[in-house]
Amino acid sequence: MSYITLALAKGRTAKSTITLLENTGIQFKDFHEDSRKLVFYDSDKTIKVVFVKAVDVPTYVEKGAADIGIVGKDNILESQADVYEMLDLKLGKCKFVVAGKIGSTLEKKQKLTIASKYPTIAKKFFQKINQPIETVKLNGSVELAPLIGLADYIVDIVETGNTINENGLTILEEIEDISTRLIVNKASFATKSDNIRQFINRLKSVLE
Ligand SMILES: Nc1ncnc2c1ncn2[C@@H]1O[C@H](COP(=O)(O)OP(=O)(O)OP(=O)(O)O)[C@@H](O)[C@H]1O
Ligand SMILES: O=P(O)(O)OC[C@H]1O[C@H](OP(=O)(O)OP(=O)(O)O)[C@H](O)[C@@H]1O
Repeated sequence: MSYITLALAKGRTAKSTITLLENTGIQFKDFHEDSRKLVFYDSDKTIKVVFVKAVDVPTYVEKGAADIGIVGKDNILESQADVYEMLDLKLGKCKFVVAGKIGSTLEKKQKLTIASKYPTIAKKFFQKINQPIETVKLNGSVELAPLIGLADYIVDIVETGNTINENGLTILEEIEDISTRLIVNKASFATKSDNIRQFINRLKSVLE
């Protein structure tokens, strides 16, 4: 029997995604939260799951190494991958914002320096408001950048607001809402249409 390969983002949304899949009746007896196994199948062998870093999920799907992927909208937008986005799983909800030091405003100048894990998103946002920027790509602790003079502002994710609050920053502009999405490889959507549609419909039925 043929299976579909699902690239699943490791990290904070992995457990809730597996739970959501199990709610559709798919069983993952081989999945354990503390396991280091990167490949496993559901009990019916209809889905092969490959666990990859969230930022890599769009690449796996675009290149066809996986037929489908489950990953945050942040990584889909940043990668600009040529894939179909089919479903909002309503997990991992947060938003993209521009933040700066408390008391500051989003001031325009000849060139702003923006620190972010998401330089493409940052460039697109500032292009829209006609503000030239230089980006500093960071891989974490982005909130530090304005505090130590590495950047004027940051573009980052906010959920509870705790990280920006505890670091003396404030939201200056909201860019976009983020949540976990299901993406599909364009060729697979044609060649494995029945399996993929069936999988999507199962997910839809538990999301309603
Ligand atoms: N604070 C947050 N609250 C809710 N969802 C978040 C938050 N931060 C990130 N997310 C969402 O969860 C996804 C996975 O986040 P996670 O922190 O595990 O990945 P990551 O930033 O790639 O981690 P790392 O680089 O540390 O491995 C993100 O791509 C985003 O969609
Ligand atoms: O609004 P909050 O609920 O505080 O969440 C926002 C924080 O979560 C993410 O960071 P993450 O935990 O992935 O840490 P890192 O980017 O520093 O690795 C994001 O980059 C923010 O720093």
